[in-house]
Amino acid sequence: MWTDVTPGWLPWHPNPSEPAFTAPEGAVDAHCHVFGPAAEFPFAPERKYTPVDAGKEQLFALRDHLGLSRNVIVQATCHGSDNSALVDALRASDGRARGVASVTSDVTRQELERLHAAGVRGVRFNFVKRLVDAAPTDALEIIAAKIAPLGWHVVLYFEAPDLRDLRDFFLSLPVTLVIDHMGRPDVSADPEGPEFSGFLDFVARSGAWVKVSCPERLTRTGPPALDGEQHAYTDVVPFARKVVETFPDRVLWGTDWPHPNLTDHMPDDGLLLDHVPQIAATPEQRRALLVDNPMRLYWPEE
Ligand SMILES: O=C(O)/C=C(\C=C(/O)C(=O)O)C(=O)O
Repeated sequence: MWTDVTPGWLPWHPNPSEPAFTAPEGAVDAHCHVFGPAAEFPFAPERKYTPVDAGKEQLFALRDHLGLSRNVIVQATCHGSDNSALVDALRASDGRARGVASVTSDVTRQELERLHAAGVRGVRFNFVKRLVDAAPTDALEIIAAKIAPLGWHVVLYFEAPDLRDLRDFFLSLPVTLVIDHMGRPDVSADPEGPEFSGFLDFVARSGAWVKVSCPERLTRTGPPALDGEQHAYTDVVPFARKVVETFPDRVLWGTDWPHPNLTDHMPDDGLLLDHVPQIAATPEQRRALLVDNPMRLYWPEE
């Protein structure tokens, strides 16, 4: 439904490059989405943006193109708490996808069990103000209490300046925490400075997992340019590398396909995968990041 798409919205890259980096066998794209198609899975009335369609077929084709094996599909705010498109993709994945849903505090045990049977293993709490109107913390506490018996975790999406006010609430949640995109640090700051050190301290205290994803959202130096053997996003590298080296067994990586709300450039997903060796310098770090960690969190039974 192109006529409804948010003005300025960039469609996902139609022809991602062949990655130069070969991911280890069994690698997982641990942060991606499906959008619609709107004709089958309408977007939520309360959404703050309208994306282009980006369905399961395209997601799975990208998975195969990048040489990955599995996906963790995260409910995006454009679908609100209607997880129908997510569940449809999980059911079509032949067990190769797990999900992170969005639910409201009145969600029933029966609905949670239906989502679990489809492959959902967590819920997302989004605090990014341009995406959602903040949910009251008591509602989120109710959701966390409801999902804990299922062994689910909570994926947190917040902006770095908000961590100070959210930290104690996060520490009070009775579930495992997973942080999207390193908590969106200001990469123009010093990676050894107080802001990012405070984030790392929170990760240590909470035992949270961290997605070292979305350099294209965080970079201040703009779109990648081939620079010899090194792709750009170099201003993000010190931050991501610090997280990988500090918490090697609790980091995850994902493409964030189809890359919602990017307006100045659309990343080439092949180059995003090529970014991984910049942030995970050893084969052991890359295997943990791409295979062992996501398998332990999302497919512990295997
Ligand atoms: O896809 C992401 O993880 C980032 C964004 C969007 C969402 O997470 C969403 O709409 O649920 C963003 O920063 O706009």
